[in-house]
Amino acid sequence: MQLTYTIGDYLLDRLSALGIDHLFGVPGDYNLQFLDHVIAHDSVCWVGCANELNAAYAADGYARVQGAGALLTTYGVGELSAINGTAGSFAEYVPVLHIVGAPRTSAQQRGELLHHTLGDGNFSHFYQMSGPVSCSQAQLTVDNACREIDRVLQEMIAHRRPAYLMLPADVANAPTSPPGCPLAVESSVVDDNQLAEFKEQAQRLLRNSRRVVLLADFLAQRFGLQQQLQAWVESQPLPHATMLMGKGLFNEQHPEFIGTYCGVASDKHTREIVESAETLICVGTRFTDTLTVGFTHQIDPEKTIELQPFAARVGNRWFSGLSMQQALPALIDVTAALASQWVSPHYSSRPIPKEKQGDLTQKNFWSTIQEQLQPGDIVLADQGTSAFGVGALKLPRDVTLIVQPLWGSIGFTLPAAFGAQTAAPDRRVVLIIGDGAAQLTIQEIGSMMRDDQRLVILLLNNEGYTVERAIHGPEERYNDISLWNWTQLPQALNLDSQAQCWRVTQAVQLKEALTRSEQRDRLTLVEVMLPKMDIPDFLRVLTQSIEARNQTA
Ligand SMILES: Cc1ncc(C[n+]2csc(CCOP(=O)(O)OP(=O)(O)O)c2C)c(N)n1
Ligand SMILES: O=C(O)C(=O)Cc1c[nH]c2ccccc12
Ligand SMILES: [Mg+2]
Repeated sequence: MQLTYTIGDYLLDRLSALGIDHLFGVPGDYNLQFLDHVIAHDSVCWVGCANELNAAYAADGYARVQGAGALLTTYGVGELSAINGTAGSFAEYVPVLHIVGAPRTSAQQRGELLHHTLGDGNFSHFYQMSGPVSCSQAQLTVDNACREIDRVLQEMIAHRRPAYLMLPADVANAPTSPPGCPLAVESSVVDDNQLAEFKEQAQRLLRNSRRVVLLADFLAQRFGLQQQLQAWVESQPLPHATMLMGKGLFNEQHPEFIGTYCGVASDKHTREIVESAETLICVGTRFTDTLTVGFTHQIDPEKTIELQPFAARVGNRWFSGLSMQQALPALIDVTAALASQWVSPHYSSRPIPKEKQGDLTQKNFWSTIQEQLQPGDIVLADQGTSAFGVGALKLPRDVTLIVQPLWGSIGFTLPAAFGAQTAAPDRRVVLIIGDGAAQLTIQEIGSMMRDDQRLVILLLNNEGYTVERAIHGPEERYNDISLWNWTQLPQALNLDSQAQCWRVTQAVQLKEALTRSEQRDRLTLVEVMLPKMDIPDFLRVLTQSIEARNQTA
């Protein structure tokens, strides 16, 4: 079927040029005609999901691997289900375009009483609801569509945050011409005076420092500085750490990688080296409650140089016009002449030590994971004991870790793993998720099998919401869940399921299952039986810290 070139095609061509070759979502009558153009498109591939929340999570997981992502939902009922996912993308700086198929322009203008509306003839309610979780929005019309699509995409990429397009059915289908030139995603203009002043101040602070430490986190990765940072720590002796949200940013096998900093829950050497630095260089860090286990970090602003996406700071002085991309090369330049006087702590982060085998516990679970992870794996850890345990790992080279510790929506990682595997079909994806969390988004295992994906899913069965038990009401019924027959699920979720499923109670069985899964000949689900009350050390420190704060504040 040869279709005329439409505004819908224009949008798809722009997405594809940004590296977005997959569109996640669920059809509805307000986006069906646009979907014909998606199906016909040369490079953008449709990826149907079981529901819109999962589609938003999948697009987020895809974007964390690919750089940007997109999802398509229908008006009202579809888009509102996706908002939790979009909010997570917004909080954690993941650029995902949300396209909403909307009623025809003429029907909106007449205020018709259409399905999926509140029945009041007002078509801006849901656009407004998406406002706080988008960095850019547009209601497309036949006249404004091409330039508004360009503006919204430019802002999404510049801010690394979600954007929203309301695409009425008739607008999607209106004829137009292909883009005349590539989308300009230019960086902002450099303020030479600020840059010079920043360099001078940074030099003054660094000149007298012998112990200089680099702490980089997720925003450095999101804003594309990963390779530059890695090259920097290769070129001079600079002890460096990440925090949980940006873990995976550095090559953790490097001798000067000192670990994952998380306030009082850090390894004691990591904490000591970071907190006693004479100058601490923070790149793309945000000191959130979870990452600092209740704000227990002790970092003196006077001694820090901080780079944020659109501002930099030396001591108490902010340079609000300097972007991270501008400030980092300047800082590297300043340090080149000074690095010879720096002293190294001669400390490398350590892998989780071997534990005794036998019945599975949080301890031997994580030490088995430590042993079995392979370079290049993509690992996802859901907000539960999974996310609280994963920070202690020393990652092999080129491992990508996906966690969502700021937004923290349980169930996120299962569809996100589907999205990540879609973006990187050749990498092994290892998903670590709790039984409680999995009950929210499990349907997407069906989509994984439909698309012949061969992930490894480690489903931690500890009979309910163990994180919540650790915080409050350990034996209360609200922390229990319906106990599912997990290993039977894959065959219910896809008719010709080829999945292999194991229930393991012994550390050695987990190890065998993981070794077997390296063949990647089918999807693997391992139900990992863990004690109901067992928690990683990080979570123990966190709950103690919350209790201490509750007593004082
Ligand atoms: C959408 C959402 N609802 C509720 C919570 C609160 N919550 C945080 S952790 C958790 C328990 C998760 O249980 P599970 O996935 O089984 O992990 P476990 O701690 O047992 O390993 C809950 C309910 C949340 N973070 N997100
Ligand atoms: O209980 C929740 O909803 C959680 O997500 C657990 C959690 C994550 N980070 C925290 C920081 C303080 C208290 C609870 C949590
Ligand atoms: Mg659980």
